[in-house]
Amino acid sequence: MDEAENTNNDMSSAPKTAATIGSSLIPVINKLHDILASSGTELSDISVPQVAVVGSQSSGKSSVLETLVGRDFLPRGCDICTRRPLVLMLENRPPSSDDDSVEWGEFRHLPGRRFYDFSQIRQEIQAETEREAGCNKGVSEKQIRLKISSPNVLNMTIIDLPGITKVPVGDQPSDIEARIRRMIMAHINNENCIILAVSPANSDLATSDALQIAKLADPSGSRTVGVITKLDIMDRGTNACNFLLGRVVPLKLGYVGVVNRCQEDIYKNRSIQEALSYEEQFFHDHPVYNGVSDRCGIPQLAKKLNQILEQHIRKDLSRLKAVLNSRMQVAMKELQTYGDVVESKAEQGATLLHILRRYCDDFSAMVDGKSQEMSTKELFGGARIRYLFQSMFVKLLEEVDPCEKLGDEDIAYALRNSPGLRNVLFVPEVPFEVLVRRQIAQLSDPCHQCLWIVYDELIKISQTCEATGLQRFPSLRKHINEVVRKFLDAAAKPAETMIRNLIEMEMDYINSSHPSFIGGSKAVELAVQQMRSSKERLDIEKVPTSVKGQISQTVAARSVMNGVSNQGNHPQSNNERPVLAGGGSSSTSKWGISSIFGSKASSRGPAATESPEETLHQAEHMPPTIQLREPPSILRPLEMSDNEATEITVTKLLVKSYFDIVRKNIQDLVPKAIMHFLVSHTKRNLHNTFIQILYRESLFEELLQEQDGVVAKRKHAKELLRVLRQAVKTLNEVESDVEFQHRTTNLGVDASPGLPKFPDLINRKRSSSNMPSSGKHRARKLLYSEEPPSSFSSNVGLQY
Ligand SMILES: Nc1nc2c(ncn2[C@@H]2O[C@H](COP(=O)(O)OP(=O)(O)OP(=O)(O)O)[C@@H](O)[C@H]2O)c(=O)[nH]1
Repeated sequence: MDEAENTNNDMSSAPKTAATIGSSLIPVINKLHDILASSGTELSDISVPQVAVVGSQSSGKSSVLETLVGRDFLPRGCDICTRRPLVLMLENRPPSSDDDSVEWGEFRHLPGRRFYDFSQIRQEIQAETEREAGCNKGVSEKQIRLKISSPNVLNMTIIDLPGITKVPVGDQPSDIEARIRRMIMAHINNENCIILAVSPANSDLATSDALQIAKLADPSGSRTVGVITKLDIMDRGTNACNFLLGRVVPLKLGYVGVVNRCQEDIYKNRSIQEALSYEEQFFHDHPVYNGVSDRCGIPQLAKKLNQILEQHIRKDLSRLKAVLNSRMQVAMKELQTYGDVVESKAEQGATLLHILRRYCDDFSAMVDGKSQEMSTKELFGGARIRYLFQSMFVKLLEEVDPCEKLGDEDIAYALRNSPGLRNVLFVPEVPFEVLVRRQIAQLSDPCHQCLWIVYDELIKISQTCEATGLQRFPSLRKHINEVVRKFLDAAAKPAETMIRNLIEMEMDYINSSHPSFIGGSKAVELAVQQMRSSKERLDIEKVPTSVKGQISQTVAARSVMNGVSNQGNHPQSNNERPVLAGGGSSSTSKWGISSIFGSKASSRGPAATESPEETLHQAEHMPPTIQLREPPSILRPLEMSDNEATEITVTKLLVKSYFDIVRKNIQDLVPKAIMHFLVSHTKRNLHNTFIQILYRESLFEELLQEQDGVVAKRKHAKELLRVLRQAVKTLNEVESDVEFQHRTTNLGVDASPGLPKFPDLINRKRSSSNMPSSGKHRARKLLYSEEPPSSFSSNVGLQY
């Protein structure tokens, strides 16, 4: 049995299910890596199973990777070589008659260019490293992505990370160690990352940087594989057997010892094939390692890694699928907001009509409380208007004092002025009407304020309306806003007129026959009763007679109106005697008012305006002839008789009763007017107005001018969605494949495509017969239902 066959047997001894599944799963995960990477940083947070190689500088990481690939293509040396993370996607391409011997690499930053010469791949890695990290040993965390397609590699994705270093050299910053450690941790902290911890056997393994940093990210050691390099140059008399057996630093996934090419081999261009043969011989000849051959050599490492990775992927599949599906939903929603590209006039017209219709529907839905966007945190849309009507407007009117700004004195003068020259025999109607009109007029302001607040609310609602796609047409949004404002301005006018009319109607005709109106006789009866009872109360309290009259009048009037009179506005109090504007004096006589209660009302005529003292003094200096002096320019008789006080009370009762009727009418009719002329009118007619003003072919171009950046965002969202769809499809295919494998395994059919021929690395002997063809063909057919992976680009379906 030759070496190749020997190793082939090793491979086929791997558990069948794992090998079967892994060989189809890993390319899919590789494909997924590529798909997600093609979206830039957008999907970089979706973690996909991968392997990362960590270790101190020059520990042999790149050498291990190279041997796994079987080709020289990585910068290697005693100095720092790996200065940027290198994501290496190894893809086993099944050999075919025409190109089975061809292997190539392809960089993500050079899409479509295949590198058949692997020394050129090394040069490109060096050049690309220098482009980002400079020429003098600097490091950068920006990845280089390289795909190797070959019939001779195992499927897996491995990331080669810069080695841990202690002392800064060249252009390296002083905190180089911390930086590199951070970069490594960023990769290996991911639970989906298998850590390949590479430690050189010629230094103290117990203090290995690789094992130490791996332990930080994976304390249980459940996803760390230990690799011990340079077993060939250990101190004579020592060996790494205890490490390989996990007796020093235990790792659940175990260790593999390897022997790579030394620097001299590299200088002498010793091939990897030769190196693998040498390694094979080394372990075979070594008395200690011979007993642990399953833990020695690159082929064992490749097999181990492949199996671990595929098991890991299997466990992670459902989570990954769920993440991709939810991201796809988000991307679809985002794409929807950008809408479709509209170019022809017909499409533009249809889009415009659709947006205007949706806008009006949204507007109505917000007013009617049927909006999908309804807030659960605060009152919104129509509910705000209802709150305004019911809890603010109606309540405000309810609180209006019917005798607001209507003091006893105001009423008294109204009563005194209203008969003019005549004497009054009955309860004066004219002053009541004058006063009640004055009070009704005060309702006008809150009614108009209510209208304008509703107007503002409608503007707010209109601004909240974001019909699908509207946000990408700023010009249309602007025009819609203008039309809405003009529409509401126009609608507010008849509403305003209606409110004015309502108030004027109430003022123009005082319906004293209204069934709810208290009426004159009832008011008089009530007033007399109240006056009497308040007088009695004052007598009991033995209030000094001198003030009793005045107090009783005022108190009576006040008690009837529940304190409505505004005494504070009137300077006349017990201590303040009459104000004699124009230099007149006070008078105790009544002036000009009589009523059915007032039979004793003074008939003396206008009160003398001088004080008694002044009158006496003047009498002493009486002019020789009798002379009627001119009255002062302002006459204000001040004393209030009992009758007057009663009349004031009666008038207040009448005003209050009638004002209550008007208030109810206004509370009811003003919201109705606002609803009719403004709110409902908008709901009914805004759409027609939009059509009349905006739906014009000549305006299409301008209105549907897309916002800057929307075109780019749509393109980006489309690409993202395409990538996600592809990723989900890929995973669906995996599921079918796993199911297929499961079914065929249960039926006892060997559907295994088998593990790729890694051992072929040793003698580069390629034979497609090593791939169980029928099962492989079936599985592949399922996996690549559209097209076999004949090339890197078509395989991953990327559009570079
Ligand atoms: N003798 C011997 N030399 C080895 C072995 N593995 C690696 N080397 C040598 O060690 C040096 C460093 O190897 P690299 O593979 O470049 O190490 P690295 O860890 O990738 O280095 P950086 O990427 O710079 O951190 C090279 O000269 C290799 O030839 C081994 O198993 N035996």
